[in-house]
Amino acid sequence: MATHARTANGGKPHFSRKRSTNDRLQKRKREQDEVTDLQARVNALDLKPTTPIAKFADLPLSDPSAAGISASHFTTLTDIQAQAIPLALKGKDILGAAKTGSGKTLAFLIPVLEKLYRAQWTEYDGLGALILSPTRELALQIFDVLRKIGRKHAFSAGLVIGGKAGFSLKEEAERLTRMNILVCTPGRMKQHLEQAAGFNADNLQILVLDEADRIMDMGFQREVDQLVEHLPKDRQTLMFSATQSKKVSDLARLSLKDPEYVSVHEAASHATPTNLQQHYIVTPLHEKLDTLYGFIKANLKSKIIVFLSSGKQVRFAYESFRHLQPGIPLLHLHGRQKQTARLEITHRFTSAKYSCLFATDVVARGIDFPAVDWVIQADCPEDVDTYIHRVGRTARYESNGKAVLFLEPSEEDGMLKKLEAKKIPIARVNVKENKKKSIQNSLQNMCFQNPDLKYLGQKAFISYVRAIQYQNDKSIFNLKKLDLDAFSKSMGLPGTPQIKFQKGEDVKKIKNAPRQGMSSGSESEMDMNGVKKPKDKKKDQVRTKYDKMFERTNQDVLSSHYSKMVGKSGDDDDDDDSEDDILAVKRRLDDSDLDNEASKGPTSNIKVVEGLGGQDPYVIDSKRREKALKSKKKMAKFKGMPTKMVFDDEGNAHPLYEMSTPADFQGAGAADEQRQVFVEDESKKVLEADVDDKERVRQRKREKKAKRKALERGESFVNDNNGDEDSAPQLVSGGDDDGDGHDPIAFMRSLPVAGEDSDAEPPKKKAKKWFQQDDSDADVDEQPKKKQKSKGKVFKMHEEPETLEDLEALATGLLDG
Ligand SMILES: Nc1ncnc2c1ncn2[C@@H]1O[C@H](COP(=O)(O)OP(=O)(O)OP(=O)(O)O)[C@@H](O)[C@H]1O
Repeated sequence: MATHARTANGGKPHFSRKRSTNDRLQKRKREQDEVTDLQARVNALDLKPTTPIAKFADLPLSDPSAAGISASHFTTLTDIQAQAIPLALKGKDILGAAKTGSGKTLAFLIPVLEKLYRAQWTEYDGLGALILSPTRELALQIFDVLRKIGRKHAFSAGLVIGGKAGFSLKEEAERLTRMNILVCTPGRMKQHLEQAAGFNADNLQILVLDEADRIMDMGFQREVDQLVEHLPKDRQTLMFSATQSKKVSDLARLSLKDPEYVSVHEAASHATPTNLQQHYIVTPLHEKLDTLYGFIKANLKSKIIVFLSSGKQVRFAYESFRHLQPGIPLLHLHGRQKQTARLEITHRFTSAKYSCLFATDVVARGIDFPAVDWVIQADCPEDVDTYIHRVGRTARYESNGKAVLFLEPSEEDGMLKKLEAKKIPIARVNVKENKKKSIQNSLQNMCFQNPDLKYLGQKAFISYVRAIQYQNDKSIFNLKKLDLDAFSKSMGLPGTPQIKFQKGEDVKKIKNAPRQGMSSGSESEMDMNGVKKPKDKKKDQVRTKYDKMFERTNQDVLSSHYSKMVGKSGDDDDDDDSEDDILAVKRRLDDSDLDNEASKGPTSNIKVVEGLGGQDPYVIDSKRREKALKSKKKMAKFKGMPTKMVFDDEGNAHPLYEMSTPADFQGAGAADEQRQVFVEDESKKVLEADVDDKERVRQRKREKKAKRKALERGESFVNDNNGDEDSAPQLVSGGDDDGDGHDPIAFMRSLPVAGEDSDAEPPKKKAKKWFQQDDSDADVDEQPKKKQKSKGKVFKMHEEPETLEDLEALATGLLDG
């Protein structure tokens, strides 16, 4: 697990100087006096001043904090800082709500540092402050701000965000015991408090929840509740968000004492920053990608974030647009990427001048990317809060920004009403006709040539449909109103993926399920990473051949997508959408069912046909395999080699040649005599069979001759004299099915049989060529004339092909002629 634990002083060692005891006592006294004085100034703070405090220098702050803030070039307080910091310094619990980009981070970090400073916190006091963030990226960002403004303090601080590489839980825990301030995601922190002996939070002074509404929602409920159990009740608690609620249940869960509600929204006329221009475009679902591509092409010299509803949508848009090379660096970010990749991408987008980042809501909250020009919501957000957080990635602090929301016609009315109710000023714009660009054909080509992309598209389609189906707000989202076939086509998919919805599921439960369990792979879950997955029962079981078969993948970049299409991968890179519980592509259902059902034994729905002839059993796990049962050819391999049997008088089957016992053999006489008898018997049988064969051949010849004559006379000929239907053709003149004078089946049967005419008239001399051009002397042949046309030339077939060479010659003649 990648874990980062650093100290707020930049990891510099503290050099202990030799001082006299007197010096030390004097220093301690001085510090004590400073703290007493600081506390007095804090106590004297007027919480309802006539003019709010404007500058950091006017706040009762410790020297190290003041120095760190000044060195970070912060001088003037923002509204939320001016209102929240004095209250927090006085030890109040706070519920803080302020617009995105309004400086909430400092509003809680400064009180954290001051609280510990005034408590004269040392490394021996253990964990004094815990700051929770819903995402790793946000935790990292908070940690960086803490390092900046806390640089003059001597506290140790750590970042606990889990990840895949790096320290084990144990190594991490050892380091954490020495930390005074921790910034972390809830899941990983809970794990430490539960599993790491020696690490405790009994002395915790202050708890902070950034994006508190998100941390307190169903997705993190369990982790937060369990974590809070490990924390002392007499602590200070600060909760901040741009979309804060006063939910009493949340306050009770966190044991907040008479919290102060600090909201700068209530005074504002809008819930979003005033320097943000907000627009929406109505674009049918099947034109969404075209509109998006057109938009990106028209804004190449910009920094853009495109929000999509799932990791698969992000991957598909990113991969397909990358192939189209719009002319701007493309990046993508979602919760299923490895920690290092996520941080690298975040860093690249932060430092980019022009770039387009496709992202899920993993970066919707709190992330402070500098100088973002546009926020595009290509998929409608699930609610207005998400809208507010997404658009908040631009127009931060005092900078300007623009946001565009794509609305499907069916979503327009519902969403606009909701936005209006929350005081969001948004205006409609239309895409210029000349800017419209269809990429459907290109996508179709790409999906055709690249199956990985096609599978990704199918998964993206499914995750989109699923997202719409399980949206809570039915006044906005209505699956029935969407033209899914057109949407699938617009993605370049060869057909519309079929989706099965399971009835009777508790939609709300399903929707939140992935977030609740750390294992289920939701976007949010990935954000608070590092929590151990519940033990996978299947891993403890013996893996069957079929398990292994479905685990096999190729090594392509996107092979994981394919494996997800056909079965469960079960690995960490599983889908954030976790749609398995709810719906599945039909193909997938079959295969993954096999995976599950195979282990269930006799009650399983999977049918197994025991192999014959020692072959492996044939498992009927899909319609295709069931159909194959009807094919003799496909089943032939399960039958093994045939053995000829003979039946005795009692009707018992015996092999054709049976080994007699030594006693029987000896009793039958001398070996030479026995062989002699055997040879004579067999020769007699051969002679008898020969007479029969000859008679049959003669009979056939007679019939053939009669047939030929009948044909010459133009009569129909029906063989009715020996009942051996296979031995002679049944030709009925005029009964042609293929339009060239011959019933195809009869024609095939009339091919000469080798040796058949051995004692009949010698065959006519074969023509040297199978075909000749129409203008040469026509061969007279009693066979019905067959005309073959090829490339404008007419050929006459003199005789029917007998051998492979003949057939080849026929083919060559046709092609070359
Ligand atoms: N007092 C200040 N003076 C100047 N810049 C500030 C001040 N406070 C914060 N900022 C800057 O404003 C930007 C936004 O701050 P911050 O990330 O804390 O916003 P936020 O309210 O937490 O936003 P969000 O709701 O999106 O999380 C940051 O770049 C930060 O450096």
